Amino acid sequence: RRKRDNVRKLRGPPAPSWLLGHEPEMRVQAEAGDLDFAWTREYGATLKTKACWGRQEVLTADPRVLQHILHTSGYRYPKRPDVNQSIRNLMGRGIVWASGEVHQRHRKVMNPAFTSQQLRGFLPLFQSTASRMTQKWKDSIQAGDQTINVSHWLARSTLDAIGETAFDYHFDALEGAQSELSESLKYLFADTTPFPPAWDLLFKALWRYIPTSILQLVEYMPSKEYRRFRNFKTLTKGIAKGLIDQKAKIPMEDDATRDVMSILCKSNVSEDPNCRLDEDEILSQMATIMFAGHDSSAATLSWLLYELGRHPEDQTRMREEIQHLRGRLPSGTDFTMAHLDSLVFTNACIKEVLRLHPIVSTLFRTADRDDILPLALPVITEDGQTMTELHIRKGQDFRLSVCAYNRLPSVWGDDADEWNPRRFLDVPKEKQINIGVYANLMTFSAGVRGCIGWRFTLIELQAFTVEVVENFKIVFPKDIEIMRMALGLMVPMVKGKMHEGTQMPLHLSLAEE
Ligand code: HEM
Repeated sequence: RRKRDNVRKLRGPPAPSWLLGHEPEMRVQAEAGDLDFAWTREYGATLKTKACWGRQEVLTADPRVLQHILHTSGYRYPKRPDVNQSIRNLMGRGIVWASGEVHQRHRKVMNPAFTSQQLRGFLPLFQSTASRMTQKWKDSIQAGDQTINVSHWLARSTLDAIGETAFDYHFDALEGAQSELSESLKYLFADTTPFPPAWDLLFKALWRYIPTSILQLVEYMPSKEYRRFRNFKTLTKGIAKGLIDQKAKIPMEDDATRDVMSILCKSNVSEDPNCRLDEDEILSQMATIMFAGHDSSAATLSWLLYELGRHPEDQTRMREEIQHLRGRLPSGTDFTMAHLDSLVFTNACIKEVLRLHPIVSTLFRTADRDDILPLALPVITEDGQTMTELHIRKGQDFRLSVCAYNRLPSVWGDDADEWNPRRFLDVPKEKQINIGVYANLMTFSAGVRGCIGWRFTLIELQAFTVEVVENFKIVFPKDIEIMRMALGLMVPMVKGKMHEGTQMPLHLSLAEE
């Protein structure tokens, strides 16, 4: 006989309001993830929270529950309907929005563009972009300005890199070219999503009850967030359309470019309907990649340079490792992928920044059927019992806390809140449940919908990190405090200067001095 749902028995923080639940509190956290950390410490890795209109949610960082929802269950825990509609508002009918069989088709078409072999070919491009960026920094230092807002330059560089690798398109953002698209990306989330008005929270919570055919129309709402999302989507699709038309003039067999869009365009003429994307899907895919593929690497790199600036001993160790490898190569030779992969400490620092600063801090899912979820980390219920299994009903919403899982002491050790790349040099594997696509982290999610771009990012992170650390000593300025803000992605801002937007000012000097 089916057991009753036991979500009610979970402990959790009292909700300040029935109408809005914990939503406002979660959106205005002083720093992204602070509540997740505090609550999982107090109530255990699985707890209940309240959404709008009194709806009960489960917030979890439990590795077995995450594995069950994201991995073992395939498509049985789709994205929350309101979250998915917001994705559609921003990126259209691309892979991040698609679900079930449609998603499977998208993934099948996209996968060939993201194989390691394909991506390794992008390394020289990442290296030359990184080197153009560091030349700008050298010019700035020589001109007497040692404070570099690294996130500004990283955003431009990664935009150039994604433009060329994904579209074969030159934004020339590093050279200071302003494009409507780069401007649109800059202001996509500024001053809207973190502090949405109560009406918008309540309105979005009702989206699950609106049939999709009607819900689609919300994209035309006149308020700021909706307008910005619409503008971004229209711009990117417009650029993609121009490029597709250009490519259509080149006979397929003569088109030797290996960019993502060429691969997608080829799918458009595939005979197999399971491998075909229609034109709107291809255009949406490009909006998706533009969004998912540029800021994420820039934000992660900013956080890495921040941590290296605060931990000079690790920075020196990384530089020595790179210089040691450089010393063994004939001068003027670029590092290959095999060289980059051999930098054990550098790669441990990259894993550590992905662990400590996951730029997507929460994933939202809903159960499409009743289910029983085993807990790896049992919790104490409101009536003092130990709960080892969570019994849920169809429609149960989940907040999957990527940031809290990445800091679970039971997985990462007692210093899980601290920066310590050495943990990746000697990981006690027996303590960990195997989840995620990389290094047992939740940062790239897991399972059928895990990040398709994780290898792309890793190569980009490796190329940029090596270029910067080999060339510069990084010092974190004493007189500022950096905040982790959840603005769509988790980005750095200077405390007291939030109105200036994303920034990470660091003091740089030439490493060889
Ligand atoms: C540090 C860098 C990155 C992080 C932390 C990251 C994280 C994630 C996460 C957490 C998801 C799952 C989202 C969800 O289920 O709602 C995801 C999906 C995705 N990511 Fe990334 N990502 C990164 C870089 C990239 C790059 C560089 C690209 C493209 C070049 C990319 C393309 C995608 C796509 C297309 C999806 C959707 C996959 C699907 O639904 O099948 N990501 N990413």
